[in-house]
Amino acid sequence: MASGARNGGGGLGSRTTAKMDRQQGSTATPKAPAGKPRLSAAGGGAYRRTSSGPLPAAGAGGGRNSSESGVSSRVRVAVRLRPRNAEEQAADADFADCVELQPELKRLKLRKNNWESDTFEFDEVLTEFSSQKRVYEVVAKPVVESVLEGYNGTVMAYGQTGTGKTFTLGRLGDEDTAARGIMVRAMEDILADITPETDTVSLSYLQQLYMEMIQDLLDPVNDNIAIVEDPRTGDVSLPGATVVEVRDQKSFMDLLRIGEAHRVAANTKLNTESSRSHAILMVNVRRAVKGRSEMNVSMSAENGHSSSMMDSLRPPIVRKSKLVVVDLAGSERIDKSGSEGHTLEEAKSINLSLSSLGKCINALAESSAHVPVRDSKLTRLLKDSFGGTARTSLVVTIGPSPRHRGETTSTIMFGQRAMKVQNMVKLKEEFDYKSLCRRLDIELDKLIAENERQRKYFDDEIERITAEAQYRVAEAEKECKVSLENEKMKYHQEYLDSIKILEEKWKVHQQSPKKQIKEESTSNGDVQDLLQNEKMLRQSAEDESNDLKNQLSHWKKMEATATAEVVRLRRMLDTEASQKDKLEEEIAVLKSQLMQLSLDADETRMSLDTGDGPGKIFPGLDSLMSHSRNSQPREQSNGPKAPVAKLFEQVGLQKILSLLESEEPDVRVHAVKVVANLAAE
Ligand SMILES: Nc1ncnc2c1ncn2[C@@H]1O[C@H](COP(=O)(O)OP(=O)(O)OP(=O)(O)O)[C@@H](O)[C@H]1O
Repeated sequence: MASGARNGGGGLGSRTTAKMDRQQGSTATPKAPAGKPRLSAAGGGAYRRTSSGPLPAAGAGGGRNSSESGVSSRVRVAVRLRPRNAEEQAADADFADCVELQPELKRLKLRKNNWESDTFEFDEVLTEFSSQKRVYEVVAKPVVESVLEGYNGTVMAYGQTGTGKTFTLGRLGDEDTAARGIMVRAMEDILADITPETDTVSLSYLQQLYMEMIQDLLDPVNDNIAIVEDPRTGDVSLPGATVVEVRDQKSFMDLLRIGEAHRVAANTKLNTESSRSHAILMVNVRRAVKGRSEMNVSMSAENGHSSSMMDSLRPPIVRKSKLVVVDLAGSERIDKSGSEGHTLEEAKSINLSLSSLGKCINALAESSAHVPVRDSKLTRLLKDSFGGTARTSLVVTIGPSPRHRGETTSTIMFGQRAMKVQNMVKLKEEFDYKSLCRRLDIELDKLIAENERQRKYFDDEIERITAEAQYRVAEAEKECKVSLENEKMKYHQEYLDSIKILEEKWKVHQQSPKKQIKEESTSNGDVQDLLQNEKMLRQSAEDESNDLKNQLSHWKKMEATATAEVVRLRRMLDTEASQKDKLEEEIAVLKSQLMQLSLDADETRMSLDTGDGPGKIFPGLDSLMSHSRNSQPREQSNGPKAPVAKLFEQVGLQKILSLLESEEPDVRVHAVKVVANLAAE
């Protein structure tokens, strides 16, 4: 609640909001969703839409609107008359109603007596025959449509107890859908209009109880919820209240039922049938703005970034709006309601918040400099609804009985004053950094997954290439080995063949002089040629032979080296074997010594048991012990025992024997050494 149009409609004080407050174009034409005709109340301008045309481009500075002001929108007030109830029909049978309605003129006549009456004009006059549907359409529907467009909205019922506030707002219409109240119908319209994939609707349901306590109707244990005011934006919130996301009408109806049950329970506890509390339903609507907003365009242009880069970093835009439906407690005077004791205190407390609401509305209606918003929690909660940025619709409910003329008059006057309050409705858009963050998180996850997938692919590829290379190297080695072997065989065979040829040639050569003498007579020239030929053959045979001899000597050298290595290794093996034999012999000797020692020890123990003393029974040990004593002359006879004796006592013979038989050669050698040392001691 704020000081109306004078302070720009931004509620109390100026608003330095980071939100994207948008001024409605004053010349804009009303916008209605395709296929959904928007309602405009007939005559008098009641509920005439003033806004929601295309939005002007955002000003510089990160999308903040340069204008903080909104469009002036007066609080709309309808009056609704309840039909006579059974009691009134009996008691007031002889009297006329205290009011006369002229709905077509939107006028109400309040009879002073049979001759005189005062006439009041309202934005809408709803007779006792008005249907719930009509009441919703003239009182709440324009506000709901406004909320769906991104403006805050308030629908409130004010009136004396029993005049039909809850009937108007909160009827569930379980038995008869025609009886559904404003809350149910508003939620039906909201859920029908939103896009479930991008938009969310959530609600809180509260009541303000005795002593200014705010109770959560969805979790009644939580009965002292604090009101928090954003110092920057002036926005009021109830962070302690349960907020439930609503996806369908059924879940909403269930929540309303729960809330109603808790409200009735609280009122019953206060020993009253009427509502002693103000019930407040808060519906938060969060809608994604589709298409490319001018805010983003200006942002990318200012920063000079390419549009593709900006696209991925561009935060989506959301419109956040709130519909507040308030079912006020009965406004009757304390003296008339007959309250006493505890109920009186409670009534005073409730009246305090109602009277402070009245004072605020008076101040706003009279454009007073001070609006006492902080006087009660109710007025703090409704700060935005009167003189703030919300589109507000008030229905004042009255009864026909002349016996309640006073209350009816004060209700009518309250409505008249409220009609003078001007709000400055403003559209609120925000960059949806949360959803950008979520989007970037998803993007990041995708990139990480892709990166991991690629890394795994590369690792697998490297592994595959390595295995393939290893296989190829092994194959090449194998092939090389085979071809080397073949070459060797071939050369060896060639060597053998050459030797053979040479031998044959040699034989031929040995026989050739006799042949030559025989043939000398036939041709001297042939002989010369043959000789020359023979010489060349011999030379080449000699060369080949030398070559093969070299090869042979090379192979022999290699064979000799290998043989020498084998001999050396054999020698080492022999040395190792002889050392092993020696050690085994030593072990055998030591084993037998140990056996002897253990026998001696047993005997000594037996003799000690029989009192013969170690010297008699176990001379071996005795000698060892005496040897031990001799080697350590400084040790006293009653000092520490000799190591051998200690060994028997501490380690035990079986353990030493098991160590000597260990499979580990090192353990065996150590055991032997230890025993040998001990034996030496
Ligand atoms: N327009 C109407 N048509 C028929 N019955 C009505 C109408 N308005 C109220 N009633 C009936 O009058 C009774 C009182 O109504 P309701 O409880 O809504 O009053 P209220 O103003 O909310 O009272 P309170 O302040 O005590 O909560 C109910 O039985 C309700 O059904």
